[in-house]
Amino acid sequence: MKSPKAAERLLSVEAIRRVDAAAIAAGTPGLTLMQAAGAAVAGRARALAPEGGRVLVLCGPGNNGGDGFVAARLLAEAGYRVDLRLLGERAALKGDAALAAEAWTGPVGPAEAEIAATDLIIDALFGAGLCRDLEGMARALVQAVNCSGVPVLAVDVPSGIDGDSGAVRGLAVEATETVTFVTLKPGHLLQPGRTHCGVLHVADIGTGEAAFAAGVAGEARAMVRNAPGLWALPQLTAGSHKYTRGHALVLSGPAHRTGAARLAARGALRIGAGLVTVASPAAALAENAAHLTAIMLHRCENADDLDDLLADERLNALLLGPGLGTGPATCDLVAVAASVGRALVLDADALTSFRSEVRTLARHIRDGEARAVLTPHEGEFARLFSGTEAVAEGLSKAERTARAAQIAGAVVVLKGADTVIAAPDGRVAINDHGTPHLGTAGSGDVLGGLVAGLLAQGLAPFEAACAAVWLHGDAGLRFGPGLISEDLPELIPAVLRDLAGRA
Ligand SMILES: NC(=O)C1=CN([C@@H]2O[C@H](COP(=O)(O)OP(=O)(O)OC[C@H]3O[C@@H](n4cnc5c(N)ncnc54)[C@H](O)[C@@H]3O)[C@@H](O)[C@H]2O)[C@@H](O)CC1
Ligand SMILES: [K+]
Repeated sequence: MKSPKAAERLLSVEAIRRVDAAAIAAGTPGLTLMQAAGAAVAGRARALAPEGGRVLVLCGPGNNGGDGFVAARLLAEAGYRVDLRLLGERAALKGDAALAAEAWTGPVGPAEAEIAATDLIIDALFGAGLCRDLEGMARALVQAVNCSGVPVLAVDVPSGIDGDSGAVRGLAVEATETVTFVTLKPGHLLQPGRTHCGVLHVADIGTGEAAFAAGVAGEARAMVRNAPGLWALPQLTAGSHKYTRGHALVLSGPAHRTGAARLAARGALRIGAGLVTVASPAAALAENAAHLTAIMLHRCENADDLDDLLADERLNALLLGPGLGTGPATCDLVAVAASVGRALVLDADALTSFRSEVRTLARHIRDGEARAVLTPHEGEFARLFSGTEAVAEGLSKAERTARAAQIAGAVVVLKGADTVIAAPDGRVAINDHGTPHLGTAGSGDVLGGLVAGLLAQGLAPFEAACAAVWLHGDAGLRFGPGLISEDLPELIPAVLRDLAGRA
């Protein structure tokens, strides 16, 4: 894995505080950081509001409000008509925020005043210091902002969004754009935070590399934003041939439950596996054969048949789950698949069959030294990890996935609008490269096939999972409305071509 650039590394609210504190300790005054933060906000405001236009700046009682005072001053100096309102008493402002307020020479209006016609609202109410749900005046103000129909530029995070979890604390600003500082926080990418942020911008406020390192030190998880820089796709050489590109095996369900396996198999083939085999009970072979050409077929009735099939060591990546049905027979298939030390993707029924029995599944994975990737959606996740600390109340999605990966001893891909990929060693990637159009029957089956296809080509489980999620998201983004899962494998060549062009 390439080491992620600073902009791709996500830091918790606490870690960003350490960055700021380290920069200040190293000699950069807090007010200088605040000036840089306010200048970045003013810069974006000038891009959003017409020159000389009207800007309403809503300042809160802490340093987020301080950034707002700086932005207000810079915009006024640049000829904008600025209306500044403060939530709380001016006399109660402290530290850098008080200094920033002193430098503002214009009037300070009360927060409760009605929002009049304006070109842009700057939301500088609450940032990293949000510590409880919005109530009373703060809540009413956010409600008024959201009902105003005016574009909103949020400072650091939209007020009301928890920077670590992306959760809404009571009510939150729905921003058009958000300018944050140093690097993104998990709450910028996790839902519903991601949607509330609008377009994201990260501004360097001069904290420097040493302070960044101080922030990184002490983080329990190495969190990153999922992006092509995190993984490298398999490269062909002149000597590559189908046997060097891996052989993925997808287990199919019985007759009339075979479509999911075929979608997965097409995904595995399109992403570049040299060979793909679909194995199914005899009664389903004709159904599969009617729809598949380049993909090979094999009979597999039960765990013994699978064991025989896996004597062929060229089958190096296995996908089990879609359409298989839940119950002991599926558990037996998973036990055999996990016992042969291959790469393994478990999805859908393969996960639900281990409902509340994730420790048993983890033992299979550990004893068989399987390099496993589990791809649950929220429902499958809740069933599989029921009774464990991965489903404890109040955890962020990133934390739940990280804990699940440790429990399972496998990479866990917790799917959704903000898919989180976590490895047992503490690495976590959050994906925001996707579209709601991917929420369609069979979409997850294709994703499982993409993971299996990349594993077959030798990618490590975490990288294969991150790459598959991003490529799947990219395919969905380029198709948009009307997408059905059959389209996804067909879009992969264009996704790969464009990605190669970007490198
Ligand atoms: N030196 C630094 O640490 C820097 C901080 N910066 C800014 O400072 C912000 C963090 O500042 P603070 O730690 O002062 O925190 P905030 O300004 O986010 O908010 C803290 C204040 O809001 C109140 N508050 C919290 N939740 C509330 C709720 N639900 N209802 C009503 N009041 C509530 C708190 O009691 C406190 O007075 C960052 O988000 C960023 O915008 C930037 O200026 C860059 C430098
Ligand atoms: K804010």
